[in-house]
Amino acid sequence: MRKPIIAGNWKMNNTISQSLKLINEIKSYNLNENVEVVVCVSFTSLYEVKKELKGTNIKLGAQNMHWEDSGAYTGEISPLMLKEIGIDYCIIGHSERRQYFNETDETVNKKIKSALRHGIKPIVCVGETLEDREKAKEKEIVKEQVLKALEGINKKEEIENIVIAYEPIWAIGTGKTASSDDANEMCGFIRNTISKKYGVDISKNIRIQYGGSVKPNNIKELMDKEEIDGALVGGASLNASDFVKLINY
Ligand SMILES: O=C[C@H](O)COP(=O)(O)O
Repeated sequence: MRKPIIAGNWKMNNTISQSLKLINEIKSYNLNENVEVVVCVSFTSLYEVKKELKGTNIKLGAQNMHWEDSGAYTGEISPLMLKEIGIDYCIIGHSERRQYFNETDETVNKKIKSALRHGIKPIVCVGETLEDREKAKEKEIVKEQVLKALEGINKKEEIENIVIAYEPIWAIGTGKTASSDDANEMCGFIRNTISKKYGVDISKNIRIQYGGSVKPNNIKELMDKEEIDGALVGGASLNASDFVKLINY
């Protein structure tokens, strides 16, 4: 039985004081205990938000990390730095990082391996562009991203700590959501790809989220789908009442 996971990706929003305000608002609600809740906040807010999460079941995530433990990588954040703060998750390979910061399948793979080595659970983002979909290439693209992301990762206990987020790029921040059937079909296709590589048992345990304009009015339809185990949420995670509606869908 896969526990649903709803993760808020705050992206480059919220100063420390704004982050504290938002997390305290979220904490003031009763949250569905059957859902794993994660907030992926900016690097500068991680430490303070972690303190606020003490005594709650809400997990903390970063939005990116470097793969090396330390070194001459000016401006980068290492897994050791994140681990010491006590993060549980790290988003890896978000399309905005692939698009604006030259993230490649190769660096995504290095980051996932590094995260797993440090006991950080990666939320690995994959998804096609509108052009890919118009050319009916979405499955080919997503399959390649998934297989390259997982290259060289073979331990069952490691693979099962990975969460995959299917985020069609054309649905991010646009108000356009993939239909729940299309999202379900792609999540099923990803599970099938994992099944072919690692076997049915592992594929049944790995959690696959959908992301892209998830809102209170479409969450239930998405979560009711068999292959969709949660959501990676941008915009709607910046408003406590909306985010809680997603958790309590
Ligand atoms: O990481 C989250 C996704 O990019 C979705 O963002 P959105 O919910 O604002 O479309």
